[in-house]
Amino acid sequence: MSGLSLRGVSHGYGAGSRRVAVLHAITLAVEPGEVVALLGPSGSGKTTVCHLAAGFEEPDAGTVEVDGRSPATAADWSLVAVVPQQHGLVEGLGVEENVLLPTYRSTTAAVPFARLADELDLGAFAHRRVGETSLGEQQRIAVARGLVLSPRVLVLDEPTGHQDDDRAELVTAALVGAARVGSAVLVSSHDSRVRAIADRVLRLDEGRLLHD
Ligand SMILES: Nc1ncnc2c1ncn2[C@@H]1O[C@H](COP(=O)(O)OP(=O)(O)OP(=O)(O)O)[C@@H](O)[C@H]1O
Repeated sequence: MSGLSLRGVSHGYGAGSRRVAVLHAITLAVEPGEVVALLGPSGSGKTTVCHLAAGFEEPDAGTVEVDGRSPATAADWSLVAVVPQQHGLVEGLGVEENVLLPTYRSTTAAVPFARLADELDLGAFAHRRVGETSLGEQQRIAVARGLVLSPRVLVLDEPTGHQDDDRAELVTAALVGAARVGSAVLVSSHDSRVRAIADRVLRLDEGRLLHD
């Protein structure tokens, strides 16, 4: 199927007999064109879901697919792009270089940097190195990098955590815009501003999806 699909996914951390299960048989799908918010208390497993969807880790059980392929083997940010909670930027490189990193190994057409800078209010610091920007600015740089290849699946982990209301609105508008051009968007968040723009809300509690 198109978009993101997790079927019967269980996962844990730790080796051997010390392994602790943190996700229990999660099944969810995010279709192209929709924004799905993943809510849940701290420690409920949201980041773990994001990492599995991104292909950073393989599940202990079950399957994870992006457009019918394993994200772990695809390693292609036009297929699945990620905005990690810790941003994962290269501090010594410039803002534009960071945003364009996924394009260097891709033949997919890139969204022009100037457009992303405008949409996410990066202009005032676009000439600096990332190490010379604030946390909120870095978060928006990471969102721009996630959007640059118009990915089939976009996974974001708490992407408004460091934003004021006006900038959070820019970020949420960018997510809606990505969905409008066909991305399947999964966004982990505690933020009511994200919940407000989501087409659907999923709730995670102690590694299990709650059903309304
Ligand atoms: N690398 C790891 N090794 C061991 N345990 C981990 C590891 N990463 C996460 N955990 C544990 O797995 C559980 C789920 O963590 P996860 O980061 O997915 O939760 P979360 O819902 O994203 O939390 P938060 O909202 O605080 O970011 C937590 O109990 C956490 O302590």
